[in-house]
Amino acid sequence: MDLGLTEPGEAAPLPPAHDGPPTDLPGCVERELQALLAEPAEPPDRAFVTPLTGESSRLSPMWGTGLIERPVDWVALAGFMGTGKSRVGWELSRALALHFVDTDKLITRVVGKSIPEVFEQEGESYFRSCEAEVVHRVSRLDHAVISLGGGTFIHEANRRTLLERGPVVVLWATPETVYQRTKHSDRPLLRAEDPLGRIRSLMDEREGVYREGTIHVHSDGRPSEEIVEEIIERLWNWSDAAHAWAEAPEALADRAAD
Ligand SMILES: Nc1ncnc2c1ncn2[C@@H]1O[C@H](COP(=O)(O)OP(=O)(O)OP(=O)(O)O)[C@@H](O)[C@H]1O
Ligand SMILES: O=C(O)C1=C[C@@H](O)[C@@H](O)[C@H](O)C1
Ligand SMILES: [Mg+2]
Repeated sequence: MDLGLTEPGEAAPLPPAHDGPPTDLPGCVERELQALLAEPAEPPDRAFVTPLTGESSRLSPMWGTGLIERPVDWVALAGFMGTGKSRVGWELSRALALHFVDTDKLITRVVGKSIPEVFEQEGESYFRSCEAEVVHRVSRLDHAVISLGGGTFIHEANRRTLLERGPVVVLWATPETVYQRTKHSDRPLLRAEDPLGRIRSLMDEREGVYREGTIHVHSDGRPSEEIVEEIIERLWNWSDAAHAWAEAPEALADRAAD
């Protein structure tokens, strides 16, 4: 019978990756983030990934040239559950040749448990503290698309940190679309007798806060590649406006000196 005992001189078996929530949360976030970035980027939902068409006016000049000209080198995606942050974020990161970090995925690696397990075994407030730590770290990352969890942007400190770092694109969908996209998956906050009703009330509660995002894009009834192309187009407009704004005092000073 194998009692799992080791012979003298033999290496002791490794402890399980996680014996409970990590005691050094920032250290663990840093380690898992570095490991994640070093791995080949994995689509969150393999079955649905489709190539971009490259028809967007701002995308086409660089399409197929091997040269990437980006509107931004950091962007976060926020919005309600099921609006497509993970899927669209991953596709956007491929289109812009940026790293991809999904904060929910990073948390599952840090805690060593699935999101439903974290909610059940550690509680929602523990999950939210992991989220805050992850936001703190990923907002200091360069060259990345960050897909947030559905509740990440709702918390004021996270929102402030993210909006100070760069543009936050909010994805929107109707409650019916969200229900169709989430009904076969386990989202702890949508475990209810009437999930559609729960989606409606939670969306109502959160809507005003999501409006604080930088750019807003609808995802109902649209293929993800079209959404990605709209996001890139809108990011170009946003970055052109931000540059014009930054140069405005200089231009005014030049004009005053003439
Ligand atoms: N534009 C789309 N058209 C059709 N299906 C989509 C679209 N965007 C996402 N989906 C699908 O809907 C499901 C939920 O999408 P996804 O996981 O990206 O949402 P999310 O916003 O990240 O949700 P959460 O906040 O719970 O993490 C996935 O199966 C995904 O493939
Ligand atoms: O909207 C939310 O609060 C959540 C969304 C998911 O992405 C997960 O972060 C978790 O299920 C909580
Ligand atoms: Mg997601």
